[in-house]
Amino acid sequence: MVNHQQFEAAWTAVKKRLRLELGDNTFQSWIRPLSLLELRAPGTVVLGVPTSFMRDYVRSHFADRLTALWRTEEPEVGLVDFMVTPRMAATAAAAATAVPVPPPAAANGSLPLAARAALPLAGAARPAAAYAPAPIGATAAVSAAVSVPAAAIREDVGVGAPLDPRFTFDNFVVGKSNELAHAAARRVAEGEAVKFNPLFLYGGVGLGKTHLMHAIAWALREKAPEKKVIYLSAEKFMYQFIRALRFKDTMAFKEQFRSVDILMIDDVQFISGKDSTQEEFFHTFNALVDHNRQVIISADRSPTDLEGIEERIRSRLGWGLVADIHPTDYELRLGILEQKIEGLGPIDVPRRVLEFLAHRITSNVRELEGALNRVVAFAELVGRPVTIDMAQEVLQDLLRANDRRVTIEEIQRKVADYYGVRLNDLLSARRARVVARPRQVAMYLAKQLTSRSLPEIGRKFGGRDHTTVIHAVRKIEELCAADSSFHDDIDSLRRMLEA
Ligand SMILES: Nc1ncnc2c1ncn2[C@@H]1O[C@H](COP(=O)(O)OP(=O)(O)OP(=O)(O)O)[C@@H](O)[C@H]1O
Repeated sequence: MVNHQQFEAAWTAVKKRLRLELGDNTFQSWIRPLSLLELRAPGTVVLGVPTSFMRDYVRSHFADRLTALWRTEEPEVGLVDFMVTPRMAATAAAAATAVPVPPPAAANGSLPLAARAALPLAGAARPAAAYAPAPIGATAAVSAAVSVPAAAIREDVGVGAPLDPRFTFDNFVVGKSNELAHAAARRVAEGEAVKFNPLFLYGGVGLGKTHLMHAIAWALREKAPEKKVIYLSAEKFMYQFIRALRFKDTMAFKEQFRSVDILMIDDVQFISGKDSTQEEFFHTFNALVDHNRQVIISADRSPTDLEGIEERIRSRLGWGLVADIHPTDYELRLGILEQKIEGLGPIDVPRRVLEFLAHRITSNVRELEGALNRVVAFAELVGRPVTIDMAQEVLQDLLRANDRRVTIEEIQRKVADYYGVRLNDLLSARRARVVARPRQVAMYLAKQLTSRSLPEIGRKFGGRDHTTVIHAVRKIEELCAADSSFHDDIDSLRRMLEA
């Protein structure tokens, strides 16, 4: 077990590495406000974050890297978790009030966190002073009427979430996989008549959905500053709705959303299963569309594949333009690396290293960008030139993870081989136990080893329903728990697939 001093020293080392990898702006905005809280058994480091928005952002963007770096320092660390700490929120809030924020058009680098937290999206033409956390519409009444700690109010101030100044159209590289989504986003950003409503952008993790939404917002601020634009995550929408319910202030909540010209909700899959939030979301959505206001939604899957969201909502979400962002191809990855390298200072990264990265880091753009940052940070830190060998050494974990991506088709083939059944039978409607059990195993492994959704997996198994996949997953879990030799079979299949 590490002692307190070691623990603090490890945290300092982790931060130092991250500062080099992420650059000063990103570090100041997202990592510096974190505080070390505790090492909880078994091996979980708990970090304090000032706001829940920040917790969500840091968790989705930096948690993997934080965990990996912690592990390098303290091998017993298996997980990094985050906890919102009100004391820090109060500090962040105080800072937010104090820091004047420059007009967004002038923002080239990242804004300090406190300033960003204070940046409401609506009304770009306001004077600078108005960028202090001024509540939109009736939110002021909410704040005055209820007695909650200042920090809690502050976090809610401004319905929208802050925008990342790096996420503009200028910084977005267009390729085959994202050209439709990009063209649609550009069209919406013209701010003229609403052509398709909603615009539904979907695609896998880290492929640029948030980037495009922020780019629309930045562009609109310049072209149509009179328009009221709100961007926020579905989680934040949910949080605000629940808060309004708790404080019996749903009228104000409705008002602030229904008076916008353009509403963007990111990662809408997160409202799945939350019935009352879904209902409110649906009403807000309908009210805006009926009044010809533009709604833009993003999700990690298509409207029809949104599990846990009511059918009427799913179908309504698909009424406008549904634009998917496909996984990147080699050319696009190379183009993105070339564009990102421009912002990384004077360090020389030979083209063949960029080509190597574009070939090998295929999972998503966020990882690709992270890989480039790591290589450059390492080169700067140890004063070595950037070479393919060095990139291989620095990115061992990432390269291994990218090599290990398993497809559903591979799983089906391997499972069919293992149990000696024909692939066609595995995908057929046959219910005989000799085929049905291997089919369930393959569905289970598909759920475990790929990022495919349940409906997608169902479709790959002869067009079955997602409930069949859920049933298969549960069945295999039960069998694994009850029968150790069955468990060993599944384990060896998993190892073969991951090898
Ligand atoms: N075409 C692109 N050109 C330049 N940068 C890109 C492109 N696509 C993605 N990125 C970058 O990749 C990173 C991840 O993108 P983003 O956060 O928009 O992904 P996302 O699809 O919203 O992911 P998530 O599902 O996790 O929310 C960002 O830094 C973004 O700038």
